[in-house]
Amino acid sequence: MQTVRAPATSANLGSGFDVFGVALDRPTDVVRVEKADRTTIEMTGVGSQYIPEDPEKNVVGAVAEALDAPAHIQIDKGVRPSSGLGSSAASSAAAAVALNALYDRGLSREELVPIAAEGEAVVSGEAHADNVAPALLGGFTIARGGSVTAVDASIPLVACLPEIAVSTRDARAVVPTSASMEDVVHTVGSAATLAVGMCRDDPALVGLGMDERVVTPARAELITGYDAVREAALDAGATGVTVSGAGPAVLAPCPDPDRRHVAAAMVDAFADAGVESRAYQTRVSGGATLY
Ligand SMILES: Nc1ncnc2c1ncn2[C@@H]1O[C@H](COP(=O)(O)OP(=O)(O)OP(=O)(O)O)[C@@H](O)[C@H]1O
Ligand SMILES: N[C@@H](CCO)C(=O)O
Repeated sequence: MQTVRAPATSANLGSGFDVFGVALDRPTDVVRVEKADRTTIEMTGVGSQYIPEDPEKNVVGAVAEALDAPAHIQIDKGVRPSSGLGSSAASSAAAAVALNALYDRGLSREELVPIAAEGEAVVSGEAHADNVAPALLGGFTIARGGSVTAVDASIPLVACLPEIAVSTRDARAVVPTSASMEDVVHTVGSAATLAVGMCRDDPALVGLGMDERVVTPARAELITGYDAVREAALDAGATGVTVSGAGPAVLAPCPDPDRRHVAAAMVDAFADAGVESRAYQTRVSGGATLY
Protein backbone atom coordinates (compact mmCIF):
# COMPACT_ATOMS: atom_id res chain seq x y z
CA MET A 1 0.00 0.00 0.00
CA GLN A 2 1.17 3.59 -0.69
CA THR A 3 -0.36 6.82 0.58
CA VAL A 4 0.16 10.29 -0.89
CA ARG A 5 -1.15 13.73 0.08
CA ALA A 6 -1.37 16.22 -2.80
CA PRO A 7 -2.17 19.93 -2.56
CA ALA A 8 -4.77 22.16 -4.09
CA THR A 9 -3.32 24.35 -6.83
CA SER A 10 -4.22 27.59 -8.53
CA ALA A 11 -3.62 27.83 -12.27
CA ASN A 12 -3.32 30.82 -14.61
CA LEU A 13 -2.68 33.53 -11.94
CA GLY A 14 -4.32 35.96 -14.40
CA SER A 15 -1.51 36.62 -16.85
CA GLY A 16 -0.33 33.00 -17.26
CA PHE A 17 -3.40 31.36 -18.81
CA ASP A 18 -2.75 27.62 -19.25
CA VAL A 19 0.91 28.18 -18.25
CA PHE A 20 1.36 29.40 -14.65
CA GLY A 21 0.42 27.49 -11.51
CA VAL A 22 1.14 27.42 -7.79
CA ALA A 23 0.79 24.73 -5.12
CA LEU A 24 -1.17 25.80 -2.02
CA ASP A 25 -0.64 24.47 1.51
CA ARG A 26 -4.37 23.75 1.88
CA PRO A 27 -6.76 22.10 1.15
CA THR A 28 -5.36 18.65 0.13
CA ASP A 29 -6.46 15.26 -1.26
CA VAL A 30 -5.18 11.98 0.21
CA VAL A 31 -4.89 8.93 -2.09
CA ARG A 32 -4.13 5.34 -0.99
CA VAL A 33 -3.33 2.61 -3.52
CA GLU A 34 -3.06 -1.19 -3.30
CA LYS A 35 -2.11 -3.55 -6.13
CA ALA A 36 -5.09 -5.25 -7.83
CA ASP A 37 -5.87 -7.13 -11.06
CA ARG A 38 -8.02 -4.27 -12.31
CA THR A 39 -8.53 -0.67 -11.22
CA THR A 40 -11.36 0.11 -8.80
CA ILE A 41 -12.00 3.46 -7.10
CA GLU A 42 -13.55 4.40 -3.77
CA MET A 43 -14.31 8.06 -2.97
CA THR A 44 -14.88 9.84 0.35
CA GLY A 45 -14.66 13.47 1.47
CA VAL A 46 -15.73 16.87 0.16
CA GLY A 47 -17.99 16.64 -2.89
CA SER A 48 -17.19 12.94 -3.37
CA GLN A 49 -20.87 12.19 -3.98
CA TYR A 50 -20.61 14.14 -7.27
CA ILE A 51 -17.52 12.35 -8.57
CA PRO A 52 -17.89 9.10 -10.55
CA GLU A 53 -16.07 6.02 -9.23
CA ASP A 54 -16.01 4.51 -12.74
CA PRO A 55 -12.29 4.36 -13.78
CA GLU A 56 -13.27 5.54 -17.28
CA LYS A 57 -14.68 8.76 -15.78
CA ASN A 58 -12.49 9.40 -12.74
CA VAL A 59 -9.15 11.11 -13.42
CA VAL A 60 -7.17 8.53 -11.46
CA GLY A 61 -8.40 5.78 -13.81
CA ALA A 62 -6.56 7.49 -16.70
CA VAL A 63 -3.43 7.84 -14.56
CA ALA A 64 -3.47 4.13 -13.63
CA GLU A 65 -3.93 3.26 -17.29
CA ALA A 66 -1.06 5.54 -18.39
CA LEU A 67 1.28 3.92 -15.83
CA ASP A 68 -0.05 0.41 -16.60
CA ALA A 69 -0.58 0.12 -12.83
CA PRO A 70 -3.96 -1.43 -11.93
CA ALA A 71 -4.92 -0.81 -8.29
CA HIS A 72 -7.64 -0.34 -5.75
CA ILE A 73 -7.53 3.46 -5.31
CA GLN A 74 -9.08 5.18 -2.28
CA ILE A 75 -9.46 8.96 -2.60
CA ASP A 76 -10.26 11.16 0.38
CA LYS A 77 -11.19 14.52 -1.14
CA GLY A 78 -10.24 17.71 0.66
CA VAL A 79 -10.34 19.82 -2.53
CA ARG A 80 -13.93 20.40 -3.66
CA PRO A 81 -14.57 19.42 -7.31
CA SER A 82 -15.26 22.21 -9.83
CA SER A 83 -13.67 24.74 -7.49
CA GLY A 84 -10.87 26.30 -9.54
CA LEU A 85 -8.48 24.91 -6.92
CA GLY A 86 -7.22 22.00 -9.00
CA SER A 87 -9.45 19.34 -7.47
CA SER A 88 -9.02 16.89 -10.33
CA ALA A 89 -5.27 17.65 -10.50
CA ALA A 90 -4.77 16.94 -6.78
CA SER A 91 -6.19 13.44 -7.26
CA SER A 92 -4.28 12.91 -10.52
CA ALA A 93 -0.96 14.01 -9.02
CA ALA A 94 -1.43 11.99 -5.83
CA ALA A 95 -2.35 8.87 -7.82
CA ALA A 96 0.63 9.31 -10.16
CA VAL A 97 3.10 9.54 -7.24
CA ALA A 98 1.45 6.67 -5.33
CA LEU A 99 1.25 4.28 -8.29
CA ASN A 100 4.79 5.13 -9.40
CA ALA A 101 5.98 4.06 -5.92
CA LEU A 102 3.65 1.03 -5.68
CA TYR A 103 4.90 -0.44 -8.96
CA ASP A 104 8.52 0.81 -8.62
CA ARG A 105 8.31 2.60 -11.97
CA GLY A 106 11.17 4.94 -10.96
CA LEU A 107 9.81 7.98 -12.80
CA SER A 108 10.87 11.47 -11.66
CA ARG A 109 8.31 14.10 -10.65
CA GLU A 110 8.95 15.85 -13.98
CA GLU A 111 8.31 12.60 -15.86
CA LEU A 112 5.03 12.15 -13.96
CA VAL A 113 3.68 15.54 -15.18
CA PRO A 114 2.40 14.29 -18.61
CA ILE A 115 1.05 11.13 -16.96
CA ALA A 116 -0.96 13.07 -14.37
CA ALA A 117 -2.09 15.43 -17.15
CA GLU A 118 -3.85 12.46 -18.80
CA GLY A 119 -6.30 12.71 -15.88
CA GLU A 120 -7.03 16.35 -16.79
CA ALA A 121 -7.93 15.25 -20.32
CA VAL A 122 -10.72 13.11 -18.84
CA VAL A 123 -12.51 16.16 -17.39
CA SER A 124 -11.70 19.04 -19.71
CA GLY A 125 -10.87 17.30 -22.97
CA GLU A 126 -7.28 18.65 -22.91
CA ALA A 127 -4.19 17.31 -21.12
CA HIS A 128 -3.11 20.74 -19.81
CA ALA A 129 -0.44 20.56 -17.11
CA ASP A 130 -0.79 23.90 -15.30
CA ASN A 131 -2.43 22.31 -12.23
CA VAL A 132 -0.69 18.93 -12.15
CA ALA A 133 2.79 20.50 -12.49
CA PRO A 134 2.58 22.48 -9.20
CA ALA A 135 0.71 19.61 -7.51
CA LEU A 136 3.68 17.35 -8.32
CA LEU A 137 6.63 19.75 -8.08
CA GLY A 138 5.41 22.38 -5.61
CA GLY A 139 6.13 26.12 -5.70
CA PHE A 140 5.45 28.28 -8.77
CA THR A 141 5.51 26.43 -12.08
CA ILE A 142 5.63 27.41 -15.72
CA ALA A 143 4.22 24.64 -17.96
CA ARG A 144 5.05 25.48 -21.56
CA GLY A 145 4.72 23.01 -24.41
CA GLY A 146 6.13 19.77 -23.03
CA SER A 147 8.48 21.44 -20.53
CA VAL A 148 7.98 22.55 -16.93
CA THR A 149 10.06 25.03 -14.93
CA ALA A 150 9.53 25.12 -11.15
CA VAL A 151 10.64 27.77 -8.65
CA ASP A 152 10.29 27.62 -4.85
CA ALA A 153 8.19 30.48 -3.50
CA SER A 154 6.29 31.34 -0.33
CA ILE A 155 3.79 34.04 -1.25
CA PRO A 156 0.85 34.47 1.21
CA LEU A 157 -2.51 34.03 -0.51
CA VAL A 158 -6.21 33.95 0.18
CA ALA A 159 -8.27 31.56 -1.94
CA CYS A 160 -11.97 32.30 -1.45
CA LEU A 161 -14.29 29.54 -2.68
CA PRO A 162 -17.96 30.49 -3.22
CA GLU A 163 -20.79 27.96 -3.21
CA ILE A 164 -21.09 28.14 -7.00
CA ALA A 165 -20.08 25.33 -9.36
CA VAL A 166 -18.17 26.28 -12.52
CA SER A 167 -16.87 23.38 -14.59
CA THR A 168 -13.58 23.81 -16.42
CA ARG A 169 -15.32 22.76 -19.62
CA ASP A 170 -17.88 25.61 -19.32
CA ALA A 171 -15.23 28.14 -18.31
CA ARG A 172 -13.12 27.24 -21.34
CA ALA A 173 -16.10 27.85 -23.60
CA VAL A 174 -16.17 31.59 -22.70
CA VAL A 175 -12.47 32.22 -23.40
CA PRO A 176 -12.16 34.66 -26.34
CA THR A 177 -10.55 33.15 -29.42
CA SER A 178 -8.48 36.26 -30.24
CA ALA A 179 -6.86 39.23 -28.50
CA SER A 180 -5.63 42.65 -29.64
CA MET A 181 -1.89 43.32 -29.88
CA GLU A 182 -2.33 45.92 -27.11
CA ASP A 183 -3.75 43.25 -24.79
CA VAL A 184 -1.01 40.78 -25.75
CA VAL A 185 1.68 43.35 -24.86
CA HIS A 186 -0.08 44.07 -21.56
CA THR A 187 -0.25 40.35 -20.71
CA VAL A 188 3.44 39.80 -21.50
CA GLY A 189 4.36 42.68 -19.16
CA SER A 190 2.17 41.29 -16.40
CA ALA A 191 3.44 37.72 -16.78
CA ALA A 192 7.08 38.83 -16.62
CA THR A 193 6.34 40.95 -13.53
CA LEU A 194 4.61 38.03 -11.82
CA ALA A 195 7.47 35.62 -12.54
CA VAL A 196 10.01 38.05 -11.07
CA GLY A 197 7.72 38.55 -8.06
CA MET A 198 7.66 34.79 -7.41
CA CYS A 199 11.46 34.58 -7.67
CA ARG A 200 11.81 37.46 -5.18
CA ASP A 201 8.97 36.30 -2.89
CA ASP A 202 7.41 39.74 -3.37
CA PRO A 203 3.58 39.81 -2.98
CA ALA A 204 3.38 43.33 -4.43
CA LEU A 205 4.95 42.29 -7.75
CA VAL A 206 2.92 39.06 -7.85
CA GLY A 207 -0.33 40.99 -7.36
CA LEU A 208 0.61 43.58 -9.99
CA GLY A 209 1.55 40.80 -12.41
CA MET A 210 -1.88 39.13 -12.16
CA ASP A 211 -3.54 41.92 -14.14
CA GLU A 212 -4.93 40.54 -17.41
CA ARG A 213 -7.66 41.83 -19.71
CA VAL A 214 -8.74 38.99 -22.01
CA VAL A 215 -9.57 35.72 -20.20
CA THR A 216 -10.19 36.97 -16.66
CA PRO A 217 -13.00 39.44 -17.42
CA ALA A 218 -14.84 36.80 -19.49
CA ARG A 219 -14.63 34.28 -16.66
CA ALA A 220 -15.46 36.80 -13.94
CA GLU A 221 -18.92 37.01 -15.53
CA LEU A 222 -19.54 33.42 -14.37
CA ILE A 223 -18.88 34.32 -10.72
CA THR A 224 -21.71 36.14 -8.90
CA GLY A 225 -20.26 39.06 -6.89
CA TYR A 226 -16.76 38.91 -8.44
CA ASP A 227 -16.32 42.69 -8.89
CA ALA A 228 -17.40 43.46 -5.32
CA VAL A 229 -15.18 40.70 -3.92
CA ARG A 230 -12.24 42.06 -5.91
CA GLU A 231 -12.76 45.60 -4.61
CA ALA A 232 -13.17 44.36 -1.02
CA ALA A 233 -9.97 42.31 -1.19
CA LEU A 234 -7.96 45.23 -2.60
CA ASP A 235 -9.35 47.60 0.07
CA ALA A 236 -8.33 45.08 2.75
CA GLY A 237 -4.72 44.94 1.57
CA ALA A 238 -4.61 42.41 -1.30
CA THR A 239 -1.94 43.30 -3.86
CA GLY A 240 -3.98 41.83 -6.75
CA VAL A 241 -7.02 39.65 -7.39
CA THR A 242 -7.83 37.11 -10.08
CA VAL A 243 -9.97 34.10 -10.90
CA SER A 244 -8.31 30.93 -9.60
CA GLY A 245 -7.98 28.41 -12.42
CA ALA A 246 -11.28 28.14 -14.24
CA GLY A 247 -13.11 29.53 -11.17
CA PRO A 248 -15.23 30.02 -9.18
CA ALA A 249 -12.53 30.41 -6.47
CA VAL A 250 -11.01 33.90 -6.34
CA LEU A 251 -7.32 34.28 -5.51
CA ALA A 252 -5.67 37.24 -3.77
CA PRO A 253 -1.98 37.56 -2.78
CA CYS A 254 -1.26 39.88 0.15
CA PRO A 255 1.38 40.65 2.77
CA ASP A 256 1.28 38.09 5.63
CA PRO A 257 -0.21 40.44 8.27
CA ASP A 258 -3.19 41.31 5.99
CA ARG A 259 -4.23 37.75 5.18
CA ARG A 260 -6.91 37.36 7.86
CA HIS A 261 -8.43 40.74 7.03
CA VAL A 262 -8.46 40.03 3.28
CA ALA A 263 -10.11 36.63 3.88
CA ALA A 264 -12.88 38.18 6.00
CA ALA A 265 -13.47 40.98 3.48
CA MET A 266 -13.85 38.50 0.60
CA VAL A 267 -16.30 36.28 2.50
CA ASP A 268 -18.35 39.34 3.54
CA ALA A 269 -18.48 40.65 -0.04
CA PHE A 270 -19.69 37.29 -1.36
CA ALA A 271 -22.29 37.21 1.43
CA ASP A 272 -23.50 40.70 0.41
CA ALA A 273 -23.98 39.28 -3.11
CA GLY A 274 -26.05 36.43 -1.65
CA VAL A 275 -23.35 33.77 -2.01
CA GLU A 276 -21.91 31.67 0.81
CA SER A 277 -18.15 31.14 0.63
CA ARG A 278 -15.16 29.79 2.49
CA ALA A 279 -11.78 31.51 2.51
CA TYR A 280 -8.56 29.48 2.78
CA GLN A 281 -5.69 31.48 4.29
CA THR A 282 -2.87 29.76 2.47
CA ARG A 283 0.52 30.31 0.80
CA VAL A 284 2.60 28.93 -2.07
CA SER A 285 3.94 25.60 -0.77
CA GLY A 286 5.40 22.19 -1.62
CA GLY A 287 4.03 19.46 -3.89
CA ALA A 288 2.66 15.95 -3.34
CA THR A 289 4.10 14.05 -0.36
CA LEU A 290 4.55 10.28 -0.18
CA TYR A 291 4.05 8.85 3.34
N1 LIG B 1 -10.70 12.31 -8.59
C1 LIG B 1 -11.37 13.38 -8.97
N2 LIG B 1 -11.34 14.51 -8.23
C2 LIG B 1 -12.06 15.61 -8.59
N3 LIG B 1 -12.84 15.68 -9.68
C3 LIG B 1 -12.90 14.58 -10.47
C4 LIG B 1 -12.16 13.41 -10.15
N4 LIG B 1 -12.42 12.51 -11.14
C5 LIG B 1 -13.28 13.07 -12.01
N5 LIG B 1 -13.58 14.34 -11.61
C6 LIG B 1 -14.49 15.26 -12.28
O1 LIG B 1 -13.75 16.43 -12.64
C7 LIG B 1 -14.59 17.58 -12.58
C8 LIG B 1 -13.87 18.61 -11.72
O2 LIG B 1 -12.74 19.03 -12.41
P1 LIG B 1 -12.59 20.54 -12.88
O3 LIG B 1 -11.33 20.63 -13.65
O4 LIG B 1 -13.86 20.98 -13.52
O5 LIG B 1 -12.48 21.27 -11.48
P2 LIG B 1 -11.23 21.68 -10.65
O6 LIG B 1 -10.20 20.59 -10.82
O7 LIG B 1 -11.61 22.02 -9.25
O8 LIG B 1 -10.86 23.05 -11.35
P3 LIG B 1 -9.57 23.80 -11.93
O9 LIG B 1 -8.87 22.79 -12.81
O10 LIG B 1 -10.14 24.95 -12.63
O11 LIG B 1 -8.72 24.22 -10.79
C9 LIG B 1 -15.90 17.15 -11.96
O12 LIG B 1 -16.82 16.99 -13.01
C10 LIG B 1 -15.59 15.79 -11.36
O13 LIG B 1 -16.70 14.91 -11.36
N1 LIG C 1 -5.74 26.56 -17.32
C1 LIG C 1 -6.96 25.86 -17.08
C2 LIG C 1 -6.99 25.48 -15.62
C3 LIG C 1 -8.26 24.78 -15.23
O1 LIG C 1 -8.12 23.40 -15.29
C4 LIG C 1 -8.11 26.78 -17.40
O2 LIG C 1 -8.07 27.92 -16.92
O3 LIG C 1 -9.03 26.40 -18.11
